[in-house]
Amino acid sequence: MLEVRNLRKAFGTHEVLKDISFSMRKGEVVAIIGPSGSGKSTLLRCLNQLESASGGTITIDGLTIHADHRLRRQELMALRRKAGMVFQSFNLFPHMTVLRNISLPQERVLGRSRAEADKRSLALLERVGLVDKAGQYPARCSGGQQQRIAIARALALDPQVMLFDEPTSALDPEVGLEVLAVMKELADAGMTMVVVTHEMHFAETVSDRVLLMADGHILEDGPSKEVMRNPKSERAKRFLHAVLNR
Ligand SMILES: Nc1ncnc2c1ncn2[C@@H]1O[C@H](COP(=O)(O)OP(=O)(O)OP(=O)(O)O)[C@@H](O)[C@H]1O
Repeated sequence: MLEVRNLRKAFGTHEVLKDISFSMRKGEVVAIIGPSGSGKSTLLRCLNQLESASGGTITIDGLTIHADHRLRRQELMALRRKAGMVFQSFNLFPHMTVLRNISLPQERVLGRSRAEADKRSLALLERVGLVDKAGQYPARCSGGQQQRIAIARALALDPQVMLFDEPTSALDPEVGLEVLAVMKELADAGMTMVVVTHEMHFAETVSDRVLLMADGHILEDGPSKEVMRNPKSERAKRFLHAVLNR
């Protein structure tokens, strides 16, 4: 369902991703962890082409992107439909109600009628426990609620894979738990997910697999508990020791 081959990314002379390869099955939940600056967010941003790679290929649900070919607008739109993205900073439109935030992309991207889009939006708001917020503006919602709305908005385009870029980093721990609970439900429902996270508990208990990155490389790639408890490389051991106090 998702395959990354020999992906490289440089900003000027700074090589941030160095020959990254991995693949994922449909329904798999992969957490990407690692020290700050190791390239986790850049990898995720390459997956939906917010950053263009310097080398390698990415295939998502049958659509292959080659680093040396610029995507046409139509291909980019197709890719963005396949890969829903949730950011650290929610990115909701402040001047639109919660319902409009979720309905408008469906009308623009999928050509749904307003009635159809609103029906789907309300069902998704129900799913993330926020149907009572439909008529409110985002500023009236807490950070955790805004992030759950952002998840509903991404789901509204029926993505094949959901990409999460540190979705709880901007939230108080307690509120972050609400968001993680919604993500766990999604995972349990079979959604394919890639989650860049500093939440080690989520990585260990919810994801099927952990990729541990350092300095632009994948150092460890395996079942979550195995990587978290028995990392092979010294660098991974040091990182996990520091973040888990084990
Ligand atoms: N647009 C950019 N221009 C130049 N350098 C960048 C850009 N984006 C990221 N970098 C650099 O790439 C490296 C990897 O950044 P990235 O955000 O991918 O790391 P990360 O592992 O997600 O870190 P964190 O956990 O702190 O978010 C860092 O050295 C960063 O400064």
